Amino acid sequence: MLECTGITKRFGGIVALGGVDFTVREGQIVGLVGPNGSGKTTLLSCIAGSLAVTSGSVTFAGSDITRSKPHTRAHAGISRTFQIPRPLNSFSVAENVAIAAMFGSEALSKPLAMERAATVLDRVGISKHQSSQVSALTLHERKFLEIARALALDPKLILLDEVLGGLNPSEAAEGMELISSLRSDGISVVYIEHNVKAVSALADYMYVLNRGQNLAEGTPQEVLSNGLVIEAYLGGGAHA
Ligand SMILES: Nc1ncnc2c1ncn2[C@@H]1O[C@H](COP(=O)(O)OP(=O)(O)OP(=O)(O)O)[C@@H](O)[C@H]1O
Repeated sequence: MLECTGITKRFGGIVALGGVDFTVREGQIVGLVGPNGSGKTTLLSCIAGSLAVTSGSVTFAGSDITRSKPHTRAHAGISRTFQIPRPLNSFSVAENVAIAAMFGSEALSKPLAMERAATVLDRVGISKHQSSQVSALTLHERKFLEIARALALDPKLILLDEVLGGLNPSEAAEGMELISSLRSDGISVVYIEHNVKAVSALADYMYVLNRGQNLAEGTPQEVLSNGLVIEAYLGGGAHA
């Protein structure tokens, strides 16, 4: 479904990504982990199109999208969340989701977009807040609103950037169940998360980045038992 080959991204003298390869197959949850600053969000942005790659290629559903604008990629079926949710505070929760639906591939009219919003908010479990202002939401609800906005685009591939960060264990468990249900609905998922345990519990396949390079990939079991990963990501004391 998605194939990134030799992705390099430089910011001036900083090489955030130095030739990264990354593949997602249809219906997979792919975990993307790595230490702070290893390039995870940069890779997500190169896939979503909000950052242009310095070199390398991105292919989605058989088409080369390396130079496509973010909205073209969204229309093709790629949607994303942001690590720090930035909802539109002057609109209600439902309107925030409806606006995403109006700008998605189907370009829904406002009444249809509001219907889509109601369905999606129900799906993520925050429908009781549809008429609320965003400022009334807790962190947990804001994170789920972020997922709802991405789902409103009816994506084939959803890119989740630390959507469970800062949640308590029961909220995170609810989030994991939601992410797992996306796969059951045939949506492919790229899931960035600091909590390796959470990723490995959900992912079909995992990639580990370190300093902008591929460090390891494989099933969660393979990755978690990889000595390089233990050393670089979990720290040398992880054996103990
Ligand atoms: N817009 C930018 N301008 C300059 N440097 C940047 C920019 N965005 C990212 N970087 C640098 O690129 C590298 C990779 O950053 P990135 O945010 O992709 O890492 P990350 O793995 O997502 O980190 P974290 O887990 O902390 O979110 C870092 O050295 C970061 O400082």
